[in-house]
Amino acid sequence: MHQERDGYSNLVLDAELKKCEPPLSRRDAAFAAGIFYTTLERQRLIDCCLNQFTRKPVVKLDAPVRAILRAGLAQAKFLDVPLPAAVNESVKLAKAFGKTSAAGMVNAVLRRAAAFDEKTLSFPQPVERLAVQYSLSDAVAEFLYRDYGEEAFAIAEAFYHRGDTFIRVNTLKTGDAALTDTLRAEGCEVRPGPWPHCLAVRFPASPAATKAFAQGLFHVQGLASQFAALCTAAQSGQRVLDLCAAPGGKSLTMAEAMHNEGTLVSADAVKSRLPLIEQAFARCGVTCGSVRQGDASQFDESLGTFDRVLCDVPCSGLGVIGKKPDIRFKTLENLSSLVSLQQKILQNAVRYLAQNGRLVYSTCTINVNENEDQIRTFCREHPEFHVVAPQTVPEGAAVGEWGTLFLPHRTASDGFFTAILERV
Ligand SMILES: C[S@@+](CC[C@H](N)C(=O)[O-])C[C@H]1O[C@@H](n2cnc3c(N)ncnc32)[C@H](O)[C@@H]1O
Repeated sequence: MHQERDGYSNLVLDAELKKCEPPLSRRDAAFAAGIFYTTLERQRLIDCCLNQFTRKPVVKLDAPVRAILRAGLAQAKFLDVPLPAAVNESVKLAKAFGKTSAAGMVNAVLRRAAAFDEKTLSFPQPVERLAVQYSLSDAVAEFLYRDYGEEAFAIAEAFYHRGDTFIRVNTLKTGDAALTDTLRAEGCEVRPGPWPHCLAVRFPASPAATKAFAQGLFHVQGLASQFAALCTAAQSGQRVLDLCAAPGGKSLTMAEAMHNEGTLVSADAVKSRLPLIEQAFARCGVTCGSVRQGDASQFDESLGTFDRVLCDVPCSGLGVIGKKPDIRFKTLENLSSLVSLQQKILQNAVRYLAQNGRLVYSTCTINVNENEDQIRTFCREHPEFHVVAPQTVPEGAAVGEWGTLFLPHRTASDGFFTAILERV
């Protein structure tokens, strides 16, 4: 199975798994998902290895044969499946798809491609090596190499190392110790995270499958996202505005920090995403929050002023490639309009800020244009603002002149950027 159709990979995979008759066991479904994602995440390198031995480029082969070759090599090269097993299954699949005449080719190409050492490949430019070795689109590789040079290789490698799942304890309902016990009783491995109310958890299945999740005792939130929400230093009784709030993760963390007291307004431009926030609030018992549709780049006087304003803006997502494999293949052609929108949102956000308020800007990208450059532009136009250093910074995060940057190979988290702005 491989993604030959457009669409978000997780949705494509779910739809395909649902079609299986009889339904796959949990173990088989996990193995199928492993092949699917590995093929997707290593596609350029896989194709490059296969191309050394196919008569025409892999992209020009029949779709089923191409998918069988890619998935076969993914298993042999990256999933520890013994080569004979990967080859035999691939040959069987080719026959099952009516491609009997290609079975011999599949056999031969897979055996040779699996033995091929890609380190022997030479590339005219390092950025081309980066793109192929780490299966990134040319555009994504160019951005990473432009901003980080040789360090881009370590960043791209880190996207393959999925660390722990971090969760945020819902302090409106439970405490760190009690939730640790509850999750352990449900078969999870739990360790304390780097700061209070943060736990590192290994779940036996999906976190959402636990009773603790259904009871609203936690939400899943990466370290860098927790950090961004905590940078608002939202407190009980304050008025807090989350301008780009869906699906609501940072709103939840702020509502918990507010002890559910005060006013939290969680807005998002996309109507269909608002129920995600509403459901999160209902599940976690957040009553200080209200949800509304709103374009964060347009001023809405009726909202009034706020002590805290969070702009967790839409971005290129180059920091979360590890979690969202589709981002590897982005062309980034809409980047300049995204950058303009981000600046508009930031410039608009300041109009809601009370005199002594705090504005937080965050992205899940590591693209300098969407991060440091945006804050520099903002501060040039608003000299009454300065960047405030966060009180505590996790290991590996870099506090710079324009904000705090998480690079995945240094922080073992998503790539992320957060800037705290206050009036001088
Ligand atoms: C990075 S996500 C927010 C994640 C969220 N803060 C959380 O922690 O769960 C960015 C959000 O911005 C929303 N968005 C995009 N353009 C917007 C706009 N012009 N105004 C408000 N929200 C917008 C998207 O729908 C998306 O939900």
